[in-house]
Amino acid sequence: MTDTVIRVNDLSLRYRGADRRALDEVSFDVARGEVLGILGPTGAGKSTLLKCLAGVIPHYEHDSAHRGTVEVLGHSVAERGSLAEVVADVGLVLQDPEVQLVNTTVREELAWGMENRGTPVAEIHRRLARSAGLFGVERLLDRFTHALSGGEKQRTVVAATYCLGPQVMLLDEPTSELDPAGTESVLQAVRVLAREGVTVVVVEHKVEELAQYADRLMVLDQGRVTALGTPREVFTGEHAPYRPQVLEVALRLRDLGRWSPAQLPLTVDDAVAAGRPTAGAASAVTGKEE
Ligand SMILES: Nc1ncnc2c1ncn2[C@@H]1O[C@H](COP(=O)(O)OP(=O)(O)OP(=O)(O)O)[C@@H](O)[C@H]1O
Repeated sequence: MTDTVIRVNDLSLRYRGADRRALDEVSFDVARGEVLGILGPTGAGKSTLLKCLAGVIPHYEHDSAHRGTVEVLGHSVAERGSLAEVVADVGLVLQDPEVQLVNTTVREELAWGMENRGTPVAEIHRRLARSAGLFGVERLLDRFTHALSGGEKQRTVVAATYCLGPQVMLLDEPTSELDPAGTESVLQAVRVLAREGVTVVVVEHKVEELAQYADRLMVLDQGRVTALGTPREVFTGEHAPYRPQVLEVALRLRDLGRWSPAQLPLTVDDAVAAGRPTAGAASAVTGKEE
């Protein structure tokens, strides 16, 4: 049995009336239990790609012409009978949590999908407690969803999606409203899911944080894949399209002889430590000429 859970082959898509393709000959695979991070500037096609993986396109949004194939768990997404068939295995968390919150309290929100599927009550309690703990919403369970902060709403939607036991989780900027600690805890939870065999595709703008938690990164630009590989490959390749700020600092330190690429993965602490011992580090960090 293949361990490839997502297989996208030569996928191109143009929205009706658009002057260019939102996705342009996109091909990649994702293995079971892998975390694939998707990066790219605004309008690059990241959300469109998640909608294709989740079956929203073409089952719900019909306003586009596309070619190529998207297979999830061995099934062509487009050829599935309905969106419901796709979402039995795939959980999609949209960019805007407001769209997905439909219940009065957080507890109801987490239980709702499971109740609709006829999950036994004991199992509902078990999954609800696990998911609430994993995504840090236990203390919010009896709060009204309309009164939550943006970050609390995001955690609630991710937790509710996980309650449904998806084999694939698609997360569209799940930490956009979260502070650094909240971002880290959600991405840590994503790693826990991956260890359990859940396949995760996560769109993020927080490049450095994502690099620490994703197995591979894919960079989209104007609908095309411009890089695909481990974070190290994507950040340090000869034509690396993405250079996190901290890496830029490190490369300046390398030029000054104070850091070696063997030290990757690199954290802010590494970069600071690499620059600490000798004079000139401060100017390297600030980018000012010595
Ligand atoms: N329903 C739609 N109809 C027409 N054009 C669309 C539609 N949805 C997206 N687009 C266009 O397709 C392109 C890709 O959009 P998409 O939302 O996938 O980008 P993105 O990388 O997710 O951007 P962001 O980071 O801003 O969320 C953009 O040019 C966008 O304007």
